[in-house]
Amino acid sequence: MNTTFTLLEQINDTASVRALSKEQLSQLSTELRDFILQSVSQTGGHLSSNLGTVELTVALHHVFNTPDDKIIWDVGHQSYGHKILTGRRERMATLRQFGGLSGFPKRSESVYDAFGTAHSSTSISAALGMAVAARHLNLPNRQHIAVIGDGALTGGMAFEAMNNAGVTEGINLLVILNDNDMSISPPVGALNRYLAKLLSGDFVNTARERLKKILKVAPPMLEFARRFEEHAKGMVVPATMFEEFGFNYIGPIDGHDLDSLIPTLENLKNRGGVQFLHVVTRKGQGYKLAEDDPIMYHGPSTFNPSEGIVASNVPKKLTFTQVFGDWICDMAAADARLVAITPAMREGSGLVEFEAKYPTRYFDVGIAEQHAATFAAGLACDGLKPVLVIYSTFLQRAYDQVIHDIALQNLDVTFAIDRAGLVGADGATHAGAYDIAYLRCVPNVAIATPSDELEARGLLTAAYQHNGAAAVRYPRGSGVGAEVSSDLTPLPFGKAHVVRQGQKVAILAFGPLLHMARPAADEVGAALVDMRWVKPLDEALLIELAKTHTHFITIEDSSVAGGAGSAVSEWFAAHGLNPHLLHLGLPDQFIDHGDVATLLAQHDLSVEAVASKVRQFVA
Ligand SMILES: Cc1ncc(C[n+]2csc(CCOP(=O)(O)OP(=O)(O)O)c2C)c(N)n1
Ligand SMILES: CC(=O)[C@@H](O)[C@H](O)COP(=O)(O)O
Ligand SMILES: [Mg+2]
Repeated sequence: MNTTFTLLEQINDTASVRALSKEQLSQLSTELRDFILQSVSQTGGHLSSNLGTVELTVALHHVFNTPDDKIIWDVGHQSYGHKILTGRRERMATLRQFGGLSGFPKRSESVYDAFGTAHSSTSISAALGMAVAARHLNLPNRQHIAVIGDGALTGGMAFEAMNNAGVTEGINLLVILNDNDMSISPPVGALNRYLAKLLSGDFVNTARERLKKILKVAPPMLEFARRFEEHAKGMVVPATMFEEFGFNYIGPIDGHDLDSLIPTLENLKNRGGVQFLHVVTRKGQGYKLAEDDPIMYHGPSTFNPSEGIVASNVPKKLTFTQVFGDWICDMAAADARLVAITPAMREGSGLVEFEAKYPTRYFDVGIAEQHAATFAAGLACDGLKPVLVIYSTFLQRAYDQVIHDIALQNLDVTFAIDRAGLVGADGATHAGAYDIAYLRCVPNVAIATPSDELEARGLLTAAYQHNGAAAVRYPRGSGVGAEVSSDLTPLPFGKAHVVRQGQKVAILAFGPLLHMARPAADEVGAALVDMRWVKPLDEALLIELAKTHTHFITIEDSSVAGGAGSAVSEWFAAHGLNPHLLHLGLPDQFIDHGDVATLLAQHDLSVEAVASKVRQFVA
């Protein structure tokens, strides 16, 4: 691996990229790729997608007049090269760390980041909005480029945007499909099959055969035929689907070949209108290990590039995700009605083993959270027991489906909500801060918040056995390391667990922050309750506690506004009770990336800070 970056170090803005010769652009690409590998190996981050978009990034900044022209990176996990070329090279060592660069485009970070992203499939909508704004503001030369992956293109929003864009006139919109035939895991669905067909060459041949047949009966189409043949020779495939949507489809072209990319982009830049460029890349390009295993290198933590990722021999605590993964396999063995759904997050959600064991009961529906929820509803209508396995942040996408399709019809769907609470390096876009608030106001939805791994298993069983919608939310990574048994005994539905009796003061903990509150409870002699359920609350226990306790403190790893503490507060008010209340949890602000413990401490969620808050409260 190269460790000198002679040319890259001279690039401080994109005007310098635009000034480079063909040879220099090629050198720049090599240096950029090496820099990304070196840098990500030291910080962790999204590696394979960034290695795959090096040439595309260089070509875009060479051809387009950024930052005036707008590049919108879908998901944005492939934007490291863009960050490096736009004045942030020296800060790459801080990537995804507390106070450092974000792992995604962020408008407040750079004028080159035209739109903040991290959740998938938003780029075409945002770019279309900007393109229409440019028309409105009479900026006819401004270009708007959405770069979207084949995975992100499976998201419904991308199609909603194309549907709108295809009939919008007088705009400059270029959609670039970065097709690497991968999502995080292998891509799924009919769209993937269609793209593969476009690339296989069969499409050109089939289209040519079809055309010959048409020509036999329709001679006036000769002119079209001539054009088609020309296009076919130049690898310009008449891609019915994108053209039917009103785009001018160009491609597929090799996304690692600057000699193809640059003239094509220059040509498209001068054309205006609504253009669709299909670019083929390889995820992990240029780093053999990532090319061979793009899943492993999708988002690695730090590693040595010459060795690659090595499995650690040090026994680690089970993560909540692993506990879930084991539970779902065991529950599936016990109940043939169980089916599992993931919106494109097999690995992160702990479903690899489930898929291997129960392939016909496993559904990866693509990056399609809304569909995933309604699909679950449909399965439940016929007596199957779907478990929708989903990150808290991505369930936000399916809110109406949860309400209208699942809860309103009182359907039996279990939500296994992973990445609840702060997630760390991915930051504000991925924080699972709101699920309690947005779910607890929906009738018919039960919500459980395990405080440790063993409890997660018991609550998953309870939620699954509950005949209705029930969610279990658990955080990224591991908890206290509670030993997990293999049985499938449910914890009692809607019942809390008193960890410690106390006097006058009661701490009601929802989720893993229970353990953070324990020293404070010991210190002031407070009762400590592992509430386990946000909904239903253990009302019998609250009634008992209210008889002898005057001060209540709630603690949760989710938004205080509308959260579990609010539920307790509402319950007291509804019962004419008025104890002293203190709510601890996430504040009413977005919390950026960083190490979770540091971020929590910053918001008074550390053992010391909680103890201090409790002391002040009861004084
Ligand atoms: C709404 C939403 N769901 C899921 C994800 C998680 N996610 C991030 S990247 C990714 C795969 C994207 O595939 P693609 O767009 O093809 O990009 P590639 O990783 O291949 O570069 C997924 C599922 C997300 N960011 N947003
Ligand atoms: C970009 C994206 O959405 C995913 O790649 C995400 O970063 C994965 O997060 P986990 O590492 O928590 O699975
Ligand atoms: Mg892809």
